[in-house]
Amino acid sequence: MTTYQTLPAELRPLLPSPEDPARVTHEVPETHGGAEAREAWSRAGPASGPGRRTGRGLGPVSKAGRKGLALADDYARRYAGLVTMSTVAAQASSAAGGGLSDVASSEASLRRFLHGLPGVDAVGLEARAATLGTRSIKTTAKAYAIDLAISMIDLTTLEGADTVGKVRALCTKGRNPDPTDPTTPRVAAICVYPDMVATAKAALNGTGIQVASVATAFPAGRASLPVKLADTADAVAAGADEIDMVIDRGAFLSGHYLSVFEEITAVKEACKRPDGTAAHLKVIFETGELQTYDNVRRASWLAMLAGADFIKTSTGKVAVNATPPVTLLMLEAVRDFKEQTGVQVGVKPAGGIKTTKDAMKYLVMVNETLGDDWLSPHWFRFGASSLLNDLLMQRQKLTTGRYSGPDYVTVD
Ligand SMILES: O=C[C@H](O)COP(=O)(O)O
Repeated sequence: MTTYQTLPAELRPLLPSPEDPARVTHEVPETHGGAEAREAWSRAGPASGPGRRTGRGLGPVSKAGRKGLALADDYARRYAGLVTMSTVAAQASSAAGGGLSDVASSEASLRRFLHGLPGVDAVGLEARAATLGTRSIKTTAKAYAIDLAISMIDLTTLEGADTVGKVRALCTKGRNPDPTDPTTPRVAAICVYPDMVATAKAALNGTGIQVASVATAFPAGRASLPVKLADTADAVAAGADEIDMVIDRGAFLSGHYLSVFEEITAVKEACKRPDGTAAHLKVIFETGELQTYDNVRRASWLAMLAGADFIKTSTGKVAVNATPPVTLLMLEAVRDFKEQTGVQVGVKPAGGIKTTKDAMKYLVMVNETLGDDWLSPHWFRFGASSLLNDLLMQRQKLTTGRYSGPDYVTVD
């Protein structure tokens, strides 16, 4: 396994430093389900590749799920041949003229690398995502998964009508999601526009909850680079712990990959603080605008090579936001990138994730594709404005045996 010490010098900036205090956020408290629930999750064992689905682990597999598993096993075997990057990425980088550290040395070599990645088998990808979505999670595993999901939320408000009062109320909710039950975990982060960062930072002081801010002319990203960098620096100066940038989809779709690469590295630079630490960088692809799965795979590798700490699907502002197949593809990309470089990158599906059922599907995908290494708010987040409410209602149902009335959760 590649370590920081053995990683080529050019790639070291990509590796999250173990001492980085921003990496150390809060863990999921073992209050809801406790060790037994954690054990139920870990029985699934580490993911060992796209073909591994034994029906053990997260809970009983439904009848429909068992039928789907047989079909998906077949797809998965075919798909595994396409997505195992250990050799393929090496071939793509060698075709591009060198190791991974050289692929961005010119527009031509970056293009050769990205177009050398294997094409995505859309049928296989969608079948596998659908099959994983049939898993049924019960009892203690469900209680644990609900708390895990709450702890992974970037609780978001990104409206033109946002006010200081609304952001403060959201922060109060994020730090104490269920005032009737102090065992409820906190969310991972509050996500706001740059002008609300100072408000959120003050409201979250001492909680360990991160302040994430969208920047780079979110959501369209249609501004000059100096404006995007100023937007980023402004949010960082106001105290943002995390920056969610958008890529220039126009440049990407025109094949100007080096320009997108250089914009990401410039924004990463703008995330640095005077004391030498840096805000963590999430790179949003707006996958609903990228047109093909192949483009999502290329954008994933491009962003990771440029230094993304997280790759994120969507802004939540276009017609198609996070979907299970796209997220699965990105999970596979971070898995393969780690295999190639030793560098672990996080994943954040965002937009349109509203129900506990949805969240469970995503967690099953993470568990099956990446295993325990990514099952924490350090490495997986949900970008969502209303998911928390449904998780809280399901949590109370598990605790008390009945659903609470509509007054139980706040309307955000
Ligand atoms: O990044 C987060 C999204 O903007 C939230 O989208 P949502 O309101 O559909 O949950």
